[in-house]
Amino acid sequence: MHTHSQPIGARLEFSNIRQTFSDTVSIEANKLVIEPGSLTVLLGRSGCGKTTLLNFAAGLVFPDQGQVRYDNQILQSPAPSTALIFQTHNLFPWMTAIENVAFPLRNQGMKKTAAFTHARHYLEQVGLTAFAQHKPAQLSGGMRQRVALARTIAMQPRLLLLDEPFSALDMQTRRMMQRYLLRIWQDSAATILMITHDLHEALMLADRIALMASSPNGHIAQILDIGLERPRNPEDPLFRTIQQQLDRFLEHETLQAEHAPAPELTDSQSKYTRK
Ligand SMILES: Nc1ncnc2c1ncn2[C@@H]1O[C@H](COP(=O)(O)OP(=O)(O)OP(=O)(O)O)[C@@H](O)[C@H]1O
Repeated sequence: MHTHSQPIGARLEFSNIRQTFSDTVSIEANKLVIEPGSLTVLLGRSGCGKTTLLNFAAGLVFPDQGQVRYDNQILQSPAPSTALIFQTHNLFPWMTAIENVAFPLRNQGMKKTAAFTHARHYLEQVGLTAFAQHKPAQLSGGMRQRVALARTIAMQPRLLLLDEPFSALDMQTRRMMQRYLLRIWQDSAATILMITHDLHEALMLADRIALMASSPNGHIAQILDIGLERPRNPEDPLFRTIQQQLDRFLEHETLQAEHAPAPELTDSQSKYTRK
């Protein structure tokens, strides 16, 4: 059932961002373009500025210098048609799953019957039809995140910003959430920008991985185009090779974080496409 028209993903562009938090902490993001409808993962060691960049993308915070463009418009207020999902779900505990999903639709002026019809559809997309009448406390952590995902997707955002959305979940649940996310992304054509610390997750999901350095913080050191076909197979030698490269980058970043200069990378952009 597709009762709305299909939303089209937004385009994002960060250029020459500079944000100073204190004498010792500042973020300098050179250039990053997020293509419409792409799924980009931001990877970098803890504290390198990923969440800050996501906040800029949402138009919740504005950098001291530089710009974020949303569809070529410089962001000066909260980004239109944008949704954020964090590690915690923020569901209303007194509402059932379906009421949680319907609530923002009702808030937008949708009539009650229509809102509940939509909510039911999106709950079905995350496999929760049988749990529509359950309250968050009666659901598992993974189910709650699925309700949150359904609630977000029901709003048909053009841009979805995800800050480690699955990190509180066990591995099996995580894998399942990744499949739901991929399905939702493919159905909705939304642009997704996601932070994760899980290299396996990054490789299962991303069509691009932006590696963020920590000297200076925020610097996009490398962009990897992941051309592996879907569904991805972690046993694939190419999958493993990229995973090892990512692992080395993060290890280097972590070791060098305090004092050393940025890692020397030969290519600013690499393509991993099977020919
Ligand atoms: N509002 C703020 N005031 C002061 N310092 C801040 C503020 N926001 C972020 N920082 C600092 O900027 C740096 C980058 O923070 P940010 O949360 O963006 O990193 P991150 O890569 O998302 O980290 P993590 O992976 O641990 O969530 C950190 O050193 C952080 O302490």
